[in-house]
Amino acid sequence: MAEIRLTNTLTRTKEVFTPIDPKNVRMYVCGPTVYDRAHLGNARPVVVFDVLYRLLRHVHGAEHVTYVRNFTDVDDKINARAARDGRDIRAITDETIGWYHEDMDALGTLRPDVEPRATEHIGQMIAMIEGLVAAGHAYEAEGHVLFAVESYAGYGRLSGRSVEDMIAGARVEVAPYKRNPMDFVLWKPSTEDLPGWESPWGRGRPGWHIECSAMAKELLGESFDIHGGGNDLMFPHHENEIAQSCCAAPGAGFARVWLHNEMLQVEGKKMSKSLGNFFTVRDLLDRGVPGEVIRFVFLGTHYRKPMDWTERKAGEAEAVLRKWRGMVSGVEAGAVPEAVLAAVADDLNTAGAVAEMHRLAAEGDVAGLKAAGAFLGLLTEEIGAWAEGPAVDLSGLEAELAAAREAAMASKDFSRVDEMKAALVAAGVEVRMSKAGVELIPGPGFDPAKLEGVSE
Ligand SMILES: Nc1ncnc2c1ncn2[C@@H]1O[C@H](COP(=O)(O)OP(=O)(O)OP(=O)(O)O)[C@@H](O)[C@H]1O
Ligand SMILES: [Zn+2]
Repeated sequence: MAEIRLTNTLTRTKEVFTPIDPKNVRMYVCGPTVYDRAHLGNARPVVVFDVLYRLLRHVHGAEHVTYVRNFTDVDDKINARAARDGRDIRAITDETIGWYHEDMDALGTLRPDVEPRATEHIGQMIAMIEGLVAAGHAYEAEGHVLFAVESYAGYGRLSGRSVEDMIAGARVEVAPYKRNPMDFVLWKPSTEDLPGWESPWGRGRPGWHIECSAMAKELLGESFDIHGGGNDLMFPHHENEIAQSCCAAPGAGFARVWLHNEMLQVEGKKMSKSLGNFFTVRDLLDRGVPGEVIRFVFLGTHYRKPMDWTERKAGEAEAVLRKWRGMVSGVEAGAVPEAVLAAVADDLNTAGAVAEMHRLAAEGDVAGLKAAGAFLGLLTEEIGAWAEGPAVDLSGLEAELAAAREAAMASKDFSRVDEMKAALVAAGVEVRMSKAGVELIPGPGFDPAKLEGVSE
Protein backbone atom coordinates (compact mmCIF):
# COMPACT_ATOMS: atom_id res chain seq x y z
CA MET A 1 0.00 0.00 0.00
CA ALA A 2 1.39 3.38 -0.98
CA GLU A 3 2.42 5.50 1.99
CA ILE A 4 0.67 8.87 1.88
CA ARG A 5 2.38 11.91 3.36
CA LEU A 6 0.61 15.21 3.90
CA THR A 7 1.70 18.57 5.29
CA ASN A 8 -0.39 19.15 8.39
CA THR A 9 -0.94 22.83 9.13
CA LEU A 10 -1.44 21.96 12.83
CA THR A 11 2.10 20.60 13.20
CA ARG A 12 3.67 22.41 10.24
CA THR A 13 5.34 19.18 9.18
CA LYS A 14 4.91 16.59 6.48
CA GLU A 15 3.48 13.55 8.26
CA VAL A 16 2.72 9.98 7.27
CA PHE A 17 -1.05 9.79 6.95
CA THR A 18 -2.65 7.02 9.02
CA PRO A 19 -6.45 7.03 8.96
CA ILE A 20 -8.40 6.66 12.21
CA ASP A 21 -10.41 3.90 10.51
CA PRO A 22 -8.97 2.66 7.19
CA LYS A 23 -12.42 1.24 6.35
CA ASN A 24 -13.86 4.76 6.50
CA VAL A 25 -11.39 7.52 5.68
CA ARG A 26 -13.17 10.82 6.27
CA MET A 27 -12.51 14.26 4.75
CA TYR A 28 -14.33 17.58 5.13
CA VAL A 29 -13.67 20.55 2.84
CA CYS A 30 -15.26 23.98 3.25
CA GLY A 31 -17.47 24.65 0.27
CA PRO A 32 -18.73 27.83 -1.35
CA THR A 33 -21.16 30.46 -0.17
CA VAL A 34 -23.72 30.22 -2.92
CA TYR A 35 -24.79 33.56 -4.36
CA ASP A 36 -22.64 33.88 -7.47
CA ARG A 37 -20.61 31.98 -10.07
CA ALA A 38 -17.37 30.47 -8.77
CA HIS A 39 -14.28 32.42 -9.79
CA LEU A 40 -11.13 30.67 -10.94
CA GLY A 41 -9.59 30.96 -7.45
CA ASN A 42 -12.55 29.12 -5.91
CA ALA A 43 -11.86 26.25 -8.30
CA ARG A 44 -8.34 25.68 -6.99
CA PRO A 45 -9.29 23.94 -3.70
CA VAL A 46 -11.88 21.92 -5.61
CA VAL A 47 -9.21 20.50 -7.92
CA VAL A 48 -6.63 20.09 -5.12
CA PHE A 49 -8.98 18.12 -2.87
CA ASP A 50 -10.29 16.18 -5.85
CA VAL A 51 -6.75 14.88 -6.37
CA LEU A 52 -6.52 13.94 -2.69
CA TYR A 53 -9.93 12.25 -2.87
CA ARG A 54 -8.80 10.22 -5.89
CA LEU A 55 -5.58 9.26 -4.09
CA LEU A 56 -7.44 8.13 -0.96
CA ARG A 57 -9.89 6.12 -3.07
CA HIS A 58 -7.04 4.52 -4.96
CA VAL A 59 -5.14 3.56 -1.81
CA HIS A 60 -8.03 2.64 0.51
CA GLY A 61 -10.73 1.64 -1.98
CA ALA A 62 -13.49 3.91 -3.29
CA GLU A 63 -16.09 2.51 -0.88
CA HIS A 64 -13.84 3.27 2.12
CA VAL A 65 -13.64 7.04 1.68
CA THR A 66 -16.23 9.65 2.66
CA TYR A 67 -15.77 13.16 1.29
CA VAL A 68 -18.07 15.92 2.54
CA ARG A 69 -18.13 19.42 1.08
CA ASN A 70 -20.85 21.82 2.21
CA PHE A 71 -22.87 24.56 0.59
CA THR A 72 -23.20 27.66 2.74
CA ASP A 73 -26.71 28.68 1.75
CA VAL A 74 -27.45 30.99 4.68
CA ASP A 75 -25.21 34.04 4.82
CA ASP A 76 -25.51 37.81 4.84
CA LYS A 77 -23.91 38.02 1.37
CA ILE A 78 -26.77 35.87 0.04
CA ASN A 79 -29.35 38.05 1.82
CA ALA A 80 -27.78 41.16 0.32
CA ARG A 81 -27.85 39.65 -3.18
CA ALA A 82 -31.53 38.68 -2.81
CA ALA A 83 -32.42 42.19 -1.63
CA ARG A 84 -30.44 43.81 -4.45
CA ASP A 85 -32.06 41.70 -7.16
CA GLY A 86 -35.51 41.45 -5.58
CA ARG A 87 -35.27 37.67 -5.74
CA ASP A 88 -36.14 34.75 -3.54
CA ILE A 89 -33.16 33.40 -1.54
CA ARG A 90 -33.86 29.78 -2.34
CA ALA A 91 -34.06 30.58 -6.07
CA ILE A 92 -30.61 32.19 -5.87
CA THR A 93 -28.98 29.38 -3.90
CA ASP A 94 -30.54 26.64 -6.07
CA GLU A 95 -29.42 28.36 -9.25
CA THR A 96 -25.90 28.93 -7.90
CA ILE A 97 -25.53 25.31 -6.77
CA GLY A 98 -26.57 24.21 -10.28
CA TRP A 99 -23.90 26.47 -11.82
CA TYR A 100 -21.33 25.22 -9.34
CA HIS A 101 -21.97 21.62 -10.30
CA GLU A 102 -21.81 22.42 -14.02
CA ASP A 103 -18.57 24.38 -13.73
CA MET A 104 -16.76 21.98 -11.37
CA ASP A 105 -17.90 18.95 -13.41
CA ALA A 106 -16.33 20.62 -16.45
CA LEU A 107 -12.99 20.57 -14.61
CA GLY A 108 -13.26 16.80 -14.26
CA THR A 109 -13.73 16.90 -10.48
CA LEU A 110 -15.69 14.14 -8.79
CA ARG A 111 -18.71 15.16 -6.73
CA PRO A 112 -18.16 14.59 -3.01
CA ASP A 113 -20.11 11.75 -1.36
CA VAL A 114 -22.22 14.23 0.60
CA GLU A 115 -22.88 17.90 -0.17
CA PRO A 116 -24.90 19.15 2.78
CA ARG A 117 -26.71 22.47 2.68
CA ALA A 118 -26.34 24.49 5.86
CA THR A 119 -30.08 25.22 5.96
CA GLU A 120 -30.75 21.49 6.28
CA HIS A 121 -28.70 21.28 9.51
CA ILE A 122 -29.99 24.19 11.57
CA GLY A 123 -31.24 21.80 14.29
CA GLN A 124 -27.75 20.34 14.75
CA MET A 125 -26.28 23.87 14.94
CA ILE A 126 -28.75 24.90 17.63
CA ALA A 127 -27.99 21.73 19.60
CA MET A 128 -24.25 22.36 19.41
CA ILE A 129 -24.66 25.98 20.51
CA GLU A 130 -26.86 24.90 23.45
CA GLY A 131 -24.11 22.50 24.54
CA LEU A 132 -21.48 25.23 24.32
CA VAL A 133 -23.61 27.61 26.41
CA ALA A 134 -24.25 24.89 29.01
CA ALA A 135 -20.53 24.15 29.26
CA GLY A 136 -19.63 27.83 29.74
CA HIS A 137 -17.94 28.28 26.36
CA ALA A 138 -20.62 30.56 24.97
CA TYR A 139 -22.93 33.26 26.29
CA GLU A 140 -26.07 35.02 25.21
CA ALA A 141 -26.11 38.79 24.80
CA GLU A 142 -28.79 40.94 23.17
CA GLY A 143 -30.28 38.09 21.15
CA HIS A 144 -26.82 36.97 19.99
CA VAL A 145 -24.91 33.95 21.19
CA LEU A 146 -21.16 34.41 21.24
CA PHE A 147 -18.30 32.01 21.65
CA ALA A 148 -15.96 33.08 24.47
CA VAL A 149 -12.48 32.62 23.04
CA GLU A 150 -10.86 32.94 26.45
CA SER A 151 -12.64 29.75 27.49
CA TYR A 152 -10.56 27.71 25.03
CA ALA A 153 -6.83 27.55 25.71
CA GLY A 154 -5.99 26.16 22.26
CA TYR A 155 -7.33 29.21 20.43
CA GLY A 156 -4.78 30.40 17.83
CA ARG A 157 -2.88 27.11 17.66
CA LEU A 158 -3.70 26.38 14.02
CA SER A 159 -2.60 29.73 12.69
CA GLY A 160 0.16 30.00 15.28
CA ARG A 161 -0.90 33.31 16.72
CA SER A 162 -1.64 34.67 20.16
CA VAL A 163 -5.03 36.19 20.89
CA GLU A 164 -3.33 39.62 21.23
CA ASP A 165 -1.78 39.31 17.74
CA MET A 166 -5.10 38.25 16.31
CA ILE A 167 -6.87 41.25 17.78
CA ALA A 168 -4.21 43.57 16.38
CA GLY A 169 -4.10 41.96 12.94
CA ALA A 170 -7.72 41.18 12.23
CA ARG A 171 -10.61 43.37 11.35
CA VAL A 172 -12.63 42.27 14.35
CA GLU A 173 -16.10 43.54 14.61
CA VAL A 174 -16.31 45.49 17.84
CA ALA A 175 -19.76 45.18 19.35
CA PRO A 176 -20.95 46.39 22.73
CA TYR A 177 -22.34 42.97 23.64
CA LYS A 178 -18.98 41.18 23.23
CA ARG A 179 -17.00 40.37 26.37
CA ASN A 180 -13.81 40.09 24.35
CA PRO A 181 -13.40 41.66 20.89
CA MET A 182 -12.29 38.24 19.53
CA ASP A 183 -15.52 36.51 20.60
CA PHE A 184 -17.39 35.44 17.51
CA VAL A 185 -21.04 34.97 16.67
CA LEU A 186 -22.66 31.52 16.89
CA TRP A 187 -26.21 32.77 16.51
CA LYS A 188 -27.72 36.14 15.64
CA PRO A 189 -31.25 37.55 15.66
CA SER A 190 -33.16 37.89 12.38
CA THR A 191 -35.64 40.61 11.58
CA GLU A 192 -38.87 39.54 9.85
CA ASP A 193 -37.50 40.16 6.36
CA LEU A 194 -34.49 37.91 6.91
CA PRO A 195 -34.27 34.10 6.97
CA GLY A 196 -34.68 32.84 10.51
CA TRP A 197 -35.38 29.78 12.63
CA GLU A 198 -36.92 29.47 16.09
CA SER A 199 -34.30 28.87 18.78
CA PRO A 200 -33.89 29.14 22.58
CA TRP A 201 -32.57 32.68 21.88
CA GLY A 202 -35.47 33.74 19.70
CA ARG A 203 -35.88 33.74 15.94
CA GLY A 204 -32.49 33.97 14.30
CA ARG A 205 -29.84 32.44 12.06
CA PRO A 206 -26.46 30.80 12.56
CA GLY A 207 -23.03 32.35 12.16
CA TRP A 208 -20.87 30.93 9.38
CA HIS A 209 -18.34 29.02 11.51
CA ILE A 210 -20.84 26.90 13.44
CA GLU A 211 -22.26 25.62 10.16
CA CYS A 212 -19.13 23.62 9.30
CA SER A 213 -18.66 22.33 12.86
CA ALA A 214 -22.24 21.04 13.00
CA MET A 215 -22.25 19.49 9.53
CA ALA A 216 -18.85 17.82 10.02
CA LYS A 217 -20.04 16.31 13.31
CA GLU A 218 -23.31 15.12 11.83
CA LEU A 219 -21.78 13.51 8.75
CA LEU A 220 -18.28 12.47 9.85
CA GLY A 221 -18.41 12.28 13.64
CA GLU A 222 -16.62 14.13 16.43
CA SER A 223 -13.22 13.14 15.12
CA PHE A 224 -12.23 12.49 11.53
CA ASP A 225 -9.13 12.43 9.35
CA ILE A 226 -8.72 15.44 7.11
CA HIS A 227 -10.09 18.97 7.02
CA GLY A 228 -9.28 21.12 4.02
CA GLY A 229 -9.78 24.55 2.51
CA GLY A 230 -7.91 27.56 1.17
CA ASN A 231 -5.31 29.13 3.47
CA ASP A 232 -7.41 32.30 3.52
CA LEU A 233 -9.82 30.34 5.74
CA MET A 234 -7.20 29.34 8.33
CA PHE A 235 -8.03 32.36 10.43
CA PRO A 236 -10.60 33.06 11.64
CA HIS A 237 -12.84 30.39 10.07
CA HIS A 238 -10.86 27.23 10.83
CA GLU A 239 -9.57 28.52 14.15
CA ASN A 240 -13.21 29.06 15.14
CA GLU A 241 -14.33 25.67 13.85
CA ILE A 242 -11.67 24.02 16.02
CA ALA A 243 -12.65 26.04 19.10
CA GLN A 244 -16.34 25.17 18.72
CA SER A 245 -15.87 21.50 17.91
CA CYS A 246 -13.17 20.80 20.48
CA CYS A 247 -15.22 22.48 23.24
CA ALA A 248 -18.40 20.68 22.16
CA ALA A 249 -16.65 17.28 22.31
CA PRO A 250 -13.66 17.55 24.67
CA GLY A 251 -11.03 14.92 23.98
CA ALA A 252 -12.37 13.90 20.56
CA GLY A 253 -9.78 15.99 18.75
CA PHE A 254 -11.94 17.07 15.74
CA ALA A 255 -9.86 16.90 12.50
CA ARG A 256 -6.43 15.22 12.72
CA VAL A 257 -4.85 16.67 9.61
CA TRP A 258 -5.44 20.20 8.34
CA LEU A 259 -4.57 20.86 4.72
CA HIS A 260 -4.53 24.32 3.17
CA ASN A 261 -4.09 25.25 -0.46
CA GLU A 262 -2.32 28.47 -1.42
CA MET A 263 -4.07 31.14 -3.42
CA LEU A 264 -4.58 31.65 -7.11
CA GLN A 265 -3.27 35.15 -7.67
CA VAL A 266 -3.61 38.00 -10.10
CA GLU A 267 -0.48 40.12 -10.26
CA GLY A 268 0.64 39.03 -6.82
CA LYS A 269 -2.75 39.46 -5.11
CA LYS A 270 -5.31 36.85 -4.15
CA MET A 271 -8.05 36.56 -6.75
CA SER A 272 -11.15 37.54 -4.81
CA LYS A 273 -14.60 38.92 -5.15
CA SER A 274 -13.93 41.72 -2.72
CA LEU A 275 -10.89 42.96 -4.70
CA GLY A 276 -12.86 42.65 -7.95
CA ASN A 277 -9.83 41.14 -9.73
CA PHE A 278 -11.59 37.95 -10.72
CA PHE A 279 -13.01 36.09 -13.68
CA THR A 280 -15.27 33.12 -13.39
CA VAL A 281 -14.66 29.54 -14.45
CA ARG A 282 -17.64 30.00 -16.75
CA ASP A 283 -15.97 33.03 -18.43
CA LEU A 284 -13.02 30.82 -19.35
CA LEU A 285 -15.15 27.88 -20.49
CA ASP A 286 -17.28 30.20 -22.63
CA ARG A 287 -14.16 31.65 -24.20
CA GLY A 288 -13.34 28.16 -25.38
CA VAL A 289 -10.73 27.24 -22.76
CA PRO A 290 -11.46 23.55 -22.07
CA GLY A 291 -12.02 22.49 -18.45
CA GLU A 292 -9.32 19.88 -18.87
CA VAL A 293 -6.83 22.61 -19.77
CA ILE A 294 -7.73 24.53 -16.59
CA ARG A 295 -7.26 21.37 -14.56
CA PHE A 296 -3.90 20.61 -16.18
CA VAL A 297 -2.63 24.14 -15.55
CA PHE A 298 -3.64 23.81 -11.85
CA LEU A 299 -1.85 20.47 -11.51
CA GLY A 300 1.36 22.10 -12.74
CA THR A 301 1.83 23.99 -9.46
CA HIS A 302 2.09 22.43 -6.00
CA TYR A 303 -0.97 23.21 -3.87
CA ARG A 304 1.13 24.91 -1.18
CA LYS A 305 2.52 27.45 -3.63
CA PRO A 306 0.74 30.53 -4.95
CA MET A 307 0.05 30.43 -8.66
CA ASP A 308 -0.97 32.67 -11.51
CA TRP A 309 -3.23 31.87 -14.40
CA THR A 310 -1.66 32.90 -17.72
CA GLU A 311 -2.81 32.52 -21.32
CA ARG A 312 0.62 31.12 -22.10
CA LYS A 313 0.24 28.26 -19.60
CA ALA A 314 -3.20 27.52 -21.05
CA GLY A 315 -1.86 27.43 -24.60
CA GLU A 316 0.97 25.06 -23.63
CA ALA A 317 -1.39 22.82 -21.66
CA GLU A 318 -3.75 22.59 -24.60
CA ALA A 319 -0.94 21.55 -26.97
CA VAL A 320 0.36 18.86 -24.57
CA LEU A 321 -3.10 17.44 -23.88
CA ARG A 322 -3.94 17.34 -27.57
CA LYS A 323 -0.74 15.42 -28.29
CA TRP A 324 -1.25 12.98 -25.41
CA ARG A 325 -4.87 12.44 -26.37
CA GLY A 326 -3.70 11.49 -29.84
CA MET A 327 -1.22 9.02 -28.35
CA VAL A 328 -3.62 7.25 -25.96
CA SER A 329 -6.61 7.12 -28.28
CA GLY A 330 -7.90 3.54 -28.51
CA VAL A 331 -5.30 2.37 -25.97
CA GLU A 332 -6.22 0.20 -22.96
CA ALA A 333 -5.01 1.78 -19.70
CA GLY A 334 -2.38 -0.17 -17.75
CA ALA A 335 -1.73 0.00 -14.01
CA VAL A 336 -1.10 3.44 -12.52
CA PRO A 337 2.69 3.84 -12.86
CA GLU A 338 4.49 3.62 -9.49
CA ALA A 339 6.36 6.88 -9.98
CA VAL A 340 3.12 8.78 -10.65
CA LEU A 341 1.46 7.32 -7.57
CA ALA A 342 4.55 8.00 -5.45
CA ALA A 343 4.62 11.65 -6.54
CA VAL A 344 0.95 12.26 -5.69
CA ALA A 345 1.27 10.33 -2.41
CA ASP A 346 4.16 12.63 -1.48
CA ASP A 347 2.08 15.58 -0.30
CA LEU A 348 0.18 15.81 -3.60
CA ASN A 349 3.19 16.54 -5.77
CA THR A 350 1.08 16.86 -8.91
CA ALA A 351 3.78 18.77 -10.77
CA GLY A 352 6.06 15.77 -10.22
CA ALA A 353 3.33 13.45 -11.48
CA VAL A 354 2.94 15.56 -14.63
CA ALA A 355 6.72 15.42 -15.16
CA GLU A 356 6.42 11.61 -14.97
CA MET A 357 3.67 11.74 -17.59
CA HIS A 358 6.01 13.63 -19.91
CA ARG A 359 8.60 10.88 -19.36
CA LEU A 360 6.04 8.14 -20.10
CA ALA A 361 5.04 9.96 -23.30
CA ALA A 362 8.67 10.32 -24.37
CA GLU A 363 9.26 6.61 -23.76
CA GLY A 364 6.11 5.70 -25.68
CA ASP A 365 4.51 3.99 -22.66
CA VAL A 366 0.99 4.88 -23.79
CA ALA A 367 -0.78 2.38 -21.50
CA GLY A 368 1.02 3.97 -18.53
CA LEU A 369 0.28 7.46 -19.79
CA LYS A 370 -3.42 6.68 -20.09
CA ALA A 371 -3.52 5.15 -16.59
CA ALA A 372 -1.66 8.11 -15.10
CA GLY A 373 -4.14 10.41 -16.82
CA ALA A 374 -7.18 8.55 -15.49
CA PHE A 375 -5.70 8.63 -11.97
CA LEU A 376 -5.25 12.41 -12.17
CA GLY A 377 -8.62 13.01 -13.87
CA LEU A 378 -7.04 13.76 -17.27
CA LEU A 379 -7.33 12.29 -20.77
CA THR A 380 -10.73 10.87 -19.87
CA GLU A 381 -13.72 10.69 -22.18
CA GLU A 382 -15.94 12.76 -19.87
CA ILE A 383 -13.91 15.92 -20.36
CA GLY A 384 -12.48 15.14 -23.77
CA ALA A 385 -15.07 16.43 -26.25
CA TRP A 386 -13.08 19.63 -26.84
CA ALA A 387 -10.19 17.72 -28.42
CA GLU A 388 -12.31 15.83 -30.93
CA GLY A 389 -12.37 18.42 -33.69
CA PRO A 390 -9.17 19.35 -35.48
CA ALA A 391 -7.14 22.07 -33.77
CA VAL A 392 -7.67 25.45 -35.39
CA ASP A 393 -4.31 26.34 -36.83
CA LEU A 394 -3.99 30.07 -37.35
CA SER A 395 -0.28 30.03 -38.09
CA GLY A 396 -0.84 30.26 -41.87
CA LEU A 397 -2.98 33.38 -41.44
CA GLU A 398 -0.44 34.85 -39.01
CA ALA A 399 2.32 34.47 -41.62
CA GLU A 400 0.12 35.93 -44.36
CA LEU A 401 -0.83 38.94 -42.26
CA ALA A 402 2.80 39.49 -41.26
CA ALA A 403 3.83 39.44 -44.93
CA ALA A 404 1.00 41.80 -45.90
CA ARG A 405 2.12 44.17 -43.15
CA GLU A 406 5.69 44.11 -44.37
CA ALA A 407 4.58 44.86 -47.90
CA ALA A 408 2.35 47.68 -46.64
CA MET A 409 5.25 49.30 -44.75
CA ALA A 410 7.13 49.54 -48.05
CA SER A 411 4.20 50.56 -50.28
CA LYS A 412 2.38 52.65 -47.64
CA ASP A 413 -0.82 50.99 -48.80
CA PHE A 414 -2.41 49.34 -45.77
CA SER A 415 -5.70 48.39 -47.40
CA ARG A 416 -4.95 44.64 -47.51
CA VAL A 417 -3.81 44.63 -43.87
CA ASP A 418 -6.93 46.50 -42.76
CA GLU A 419 -9.14 44.18 -44.79
CA MET A 420 -7.59 41.06 -43.21
CA LYS A 421 -7.79 42.53 -39.71
CA ALA A 422 -11.45 43.41 -40.12
CA ALA A 423 -12.29 39.92 -41.37
CA LEU A 424 -10.39 38.27 -38.50
CA VAL A 425 -12.09 40.43 -35.89
CA ALA A 426 -15.45 39.62 -37.48
CA ALA A 427 -14.60 35.91 -37.05
CA GLY A 428 -13.96 36.50 -33.32
CA VAL A 429 -10.17 36.51 -33.50
CA GLU A 430 -8.09 38.95 -31.51
CA VAL A 431 -5.30 40.42 -33.65
CA ARG A 432 -2.10 41.42 -31.87
CA MET A 433 0.56 43.13 -33.93
CA SER A 434 3.89 44.18 -32.46
CA LYS A 435 7.49 44.51 -33.57
CA ALA A 436 7.95 40.87 -32.63
CA GLY A 437 5.34 39.73 -35.12
CA VAL A 438 1.67 38.95 -35.52
CA GLU A 439 -0.33 36.89 -33.05
CA LEU A 440 -3.88 35.68 -33.64
CA ILE A 441 -5.87 34.56 -30.59
CA PRO A 442 -9.35 33.05 -30.86
CA GLY A 443 -11.67 35.10 -28.64
CA PRO A 444 -15.05 34.42 -26.96
CA GLY A 445 -17.19 34.55 -30.11
CA PHE A 446 -14.70 32.72 -32.32
CA ASP A 447 -16.31 31.12 -35.38
CA PRO A 448 -13.88 29.13 -37.57
CA ALA A 449 -16.43 29.06 -40.42
CA LYS A 450 -16.01 32.82 -40.80
CA LEU A 451 -12.29 32.45 -41.54
CA GLU A 452 -13.05 31.26 -45.04
CA GLY A 453 -12.10 33.89 -47.55
CA VAL A 454 -9.80 35.80 -45.18
CA SER A 455 -6.81 34.30 -46.96
CA GLU A 456 -6.14 35.30 -50.57
N1 LIG B 1 -7.85 33.14 -4.98
C1 LIG B 1 -8.11 31.96 -4.44
N2 LIG B 1 -7.27 30.94 -4.63
C2 LIG B 1 -7.52 29.72 -4.09
N3 LIG B 1 -8.60 29.45 -3.33
C3 LIG B 1 -9.48 30.45 -3.10
C4 LIG B 1 -9.28 31.74 -3.63
N4 LIG B 1 -10.32 32.54 -3.23
C5 LIG B 1 -11.15 31.75 -2.49
N5 LIG B 1 -10.64 30.50 -2.40
C6 LIG B 1 -11.26 29.34 -1.76
O1 LIG B 1 -12.53 29.12 -2.32
C7 LIG B 1 -13.38 28.46 -1.38
C8 LIG B 1 -14.71 29.14 -1.33
O2 LIG B 1 -14.61 30.26 -0.53
P1 LIG B 1 -15.64 31.44 -0.41
O3 LIG B 1 -17.00 31.01 -0.85
O4 LIG B 1 -15.41 32.06 0.90
O5 LIG B 1 -15.03 32.37 -1.54
P2 LIG B 1 -15.38 33.84 -1.85
O6 LIG B 1 -16.35 34.38 -0.87
O7 LIG B 1 -15.65 33.92 -3.31
O8 LIG B 1 -13.98 34.43 -1.54
P3 LIG B 1 -13.49 35.88 -1.88
O9 LIG B 1 -14.52 36.88 -1.43
O10 LIG B 1 -12.24 35.89 -1.07
O11 LIG B 1 -13.28 35.87 -3.36
C9 LIG B 1 -12.60 28.46 -0.07
O12 LIG B 1 -12.00 27.19 0.14
C10 LIG B 1 -11.51 29.49 -0.29
O13 LIG B 1 -10.37 29.21 0.46
ZN1 LIG C 1 -15.73 25.60 7.01
